[in-house]
Amino acid sequence: MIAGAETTATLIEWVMAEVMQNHDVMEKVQKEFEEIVGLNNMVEESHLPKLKYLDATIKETLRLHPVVPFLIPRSPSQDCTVGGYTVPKGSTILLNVWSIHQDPRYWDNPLDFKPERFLTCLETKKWYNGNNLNFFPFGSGRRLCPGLPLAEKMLMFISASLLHSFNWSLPHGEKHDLCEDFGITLRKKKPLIAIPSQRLSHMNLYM
Ligand code: HEM
Repeated sequence: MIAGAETTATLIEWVMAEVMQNHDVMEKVQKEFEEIVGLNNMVEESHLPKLKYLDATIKETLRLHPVVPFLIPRSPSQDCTVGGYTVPKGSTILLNVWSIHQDPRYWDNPLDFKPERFLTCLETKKWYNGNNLNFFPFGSGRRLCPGLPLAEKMLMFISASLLHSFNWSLPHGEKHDLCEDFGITLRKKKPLIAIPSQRLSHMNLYM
């Protein structure tokens, strides 16, 4: 359950929180929906490959909030040396993806939420294959997340449906709070409460 459901639900909560906090991103995401889907339509699977800015927004969310922040623990079967450090056989190794994703040696202004940084690379599939060791939210090597193809589809479909169908606001008097709670998964410390309002042109599209 943690592998498939909690990771996806947690990431969608982060996408919503980041997009609601960053008004410029919300505007760009919504403009893309207007062009590709239209306010007279619901999102369909055929729209997903065309939603490039939303795809970049999801990647940027996975960069800042990788929901499995330390991957699955590794343990070498024999003594080895990595980057000049001796790693004894049998030791437990946690890879801190969260920290690598915010490392200024690999990312410009790493704490800024900027989906544009993922728009420049045309080979979008390359980002998730685990060989790009400054961005690997689905892990790497033989333990790479086997749910990746399903997760990619679900993340796009669910976030697109939520963001295209509704405008979202915080409850009156609430402020954005993006504090993180570290565990096996990286959750929002304070769950997001967001209020939807109609965005599509006709009520009957929601039936
Ligand atoms: C936002 C969505 C998801 C993210 C970010 C994610 C991320 C990850 C990561 C980082 C790992 C560890 C990889 C490693 O240590 O190299 C993993 C493992 C795993 N994931 Fe996912 N995952 C997601 C969704 C899913 C879904 C939808 C499924 C199944 C339907 C799934 C099934 C699994 C399983 C079974 C493992 C364990 C694989 C093993 O032990 O070798 N995940 N996932």
